[in-house]
Amino acid sequence: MFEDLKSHLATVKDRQILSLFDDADRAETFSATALGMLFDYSKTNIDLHTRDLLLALADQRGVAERREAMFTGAKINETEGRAVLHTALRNPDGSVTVDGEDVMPGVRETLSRMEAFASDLRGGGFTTPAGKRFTDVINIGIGGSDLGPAMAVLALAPYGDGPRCHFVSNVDGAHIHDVTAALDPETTLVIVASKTFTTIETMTNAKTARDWIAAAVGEDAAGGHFAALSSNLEKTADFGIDESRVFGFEDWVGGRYSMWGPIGLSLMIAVGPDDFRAFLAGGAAMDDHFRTAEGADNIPLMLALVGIWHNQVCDHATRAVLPYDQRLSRLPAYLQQLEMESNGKSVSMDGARLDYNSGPVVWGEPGTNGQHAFYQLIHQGTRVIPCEFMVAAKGHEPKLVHQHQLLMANCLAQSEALMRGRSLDEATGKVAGKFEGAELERQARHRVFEGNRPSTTLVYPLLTPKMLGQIIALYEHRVFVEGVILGINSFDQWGVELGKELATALGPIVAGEESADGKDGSTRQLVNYIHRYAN
Ligand SMILES: O=P(O)(O)OC[C@H]1O[C@H](O)[C@H](O)[C@@H](O)[C@@H]1O
Repeated sequence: MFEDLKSHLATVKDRQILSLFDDADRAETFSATALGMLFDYSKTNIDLHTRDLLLALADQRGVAERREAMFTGAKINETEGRAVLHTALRNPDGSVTVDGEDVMPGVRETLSRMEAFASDLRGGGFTTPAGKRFTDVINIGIGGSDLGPAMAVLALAPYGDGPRCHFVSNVDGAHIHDVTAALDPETTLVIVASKTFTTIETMTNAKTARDWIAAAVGEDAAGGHFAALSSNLEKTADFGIDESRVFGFEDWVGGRYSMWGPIGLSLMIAVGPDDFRAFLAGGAAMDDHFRTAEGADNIPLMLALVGIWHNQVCDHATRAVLPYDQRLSRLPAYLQQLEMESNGKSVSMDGARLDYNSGPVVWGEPGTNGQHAFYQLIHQGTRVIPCEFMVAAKGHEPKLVHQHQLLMANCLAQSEALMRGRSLDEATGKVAGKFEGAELERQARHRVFEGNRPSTTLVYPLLTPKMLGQIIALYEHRVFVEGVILGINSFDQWGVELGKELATALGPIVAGEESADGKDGSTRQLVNYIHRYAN
């Protein structure tokens, strides 16, 4: 499928990215701007012919048709027979039908209920059964029911003016222990967030939280401290959560795409309904851009095509997401689920084995922290890691403008350094006074940067709720386009099932209730070790 691009790569792979800037218009030509954002992919080895080939690939793979199918409610999640309509959640005034039924009245009603609840809670109208004001909220969920709101509550901390929001995800008892240790159960609301309401981690933590609340306020009052976010209303009722505090959603919202609806309740509580609406509006604006912008003007399309170029054509196995924004420190984790759970597949939609690589490994940390840790490998390691930088032109701290300037200078310096590198001559010049002869050359070689390493940079004015919505929707659509080009189903996640099944079987073995006989030698050895030291 990538033959044309691979042959093209063979003809351009040895050239220097820096030399492409002999074209004075390169930066502008290889950038896209929309909605106040600038996406600059000029520091890559992409030229006009590369881009034409990539755009032709997107056409040939039917990205535009598939995109319309998604937005209009077709069941593009073909292995689960579901529509994919997280976009409907952020466009409450829109209109979409699934199986002949308009889904929007339900979306609008749930959003209004969430808003009424969040406003009441924030305003002190909704109190504990004992009449106390809720000071803290714990969202108990995992994966798509945790990463989105946890990332966004931190990202939008400057807008936080509601109860404090905390997140518990891990089944490791240390997580809920440490979070609850710092809180007062008498003034804490627990939101149990689980699309299926069967996820073992979440249900286990929810029971622990219920015991913690009940021990402080009594069994009868405990229920008044709980709300639920789920598409399984039977199970939320079984758990005993009053339906007035249950916010449901449909199966056409995938877990890792769900923060735009009820799963975003903790974010709405933290920043308020108006800012949550602004977040939705940002997502909707990006949807509109994605649906209407042509070819190279389309930012999600170009972000995806740069990804395809680096991963499938150039064979770079990973990509680093490097936000120069401390408040986006959970963004790489969020994107790991979004990208790797969506596009980490080995078969195409029709079940045939792929004969090319699926999605890349995605990883990252905020800058500048990463610079003092793993950037060494990015600059001098033998493997090329395409980097995706992002930074706001302005910070939220007017008194610390000089720090923001330093942050931005570092961000720009890294992409420049990756491209430019440092030659042996330059490195020799750096140490010429200190060494001589063979030792001079040896020392200089350690200081050479090959350079010619690709990166993209996304810049935006300020990380507002609307801008965060734009960024998240941008990445969602990037994943969508890459998935369509790869011919896979980006909306299922069968790859998480086997481990869950084996964990269920191993539970009684680890607890010493069943024998490990029949397990492989390594598993038996590990179980033996655990039994020796657990008690
Ligand atoms: O929201 P839940 O049903 O509890 O699911 C939570 C998470 O666990 C699953 O195993 C999936 O891998 C994720 O896509 C999902 O977001």
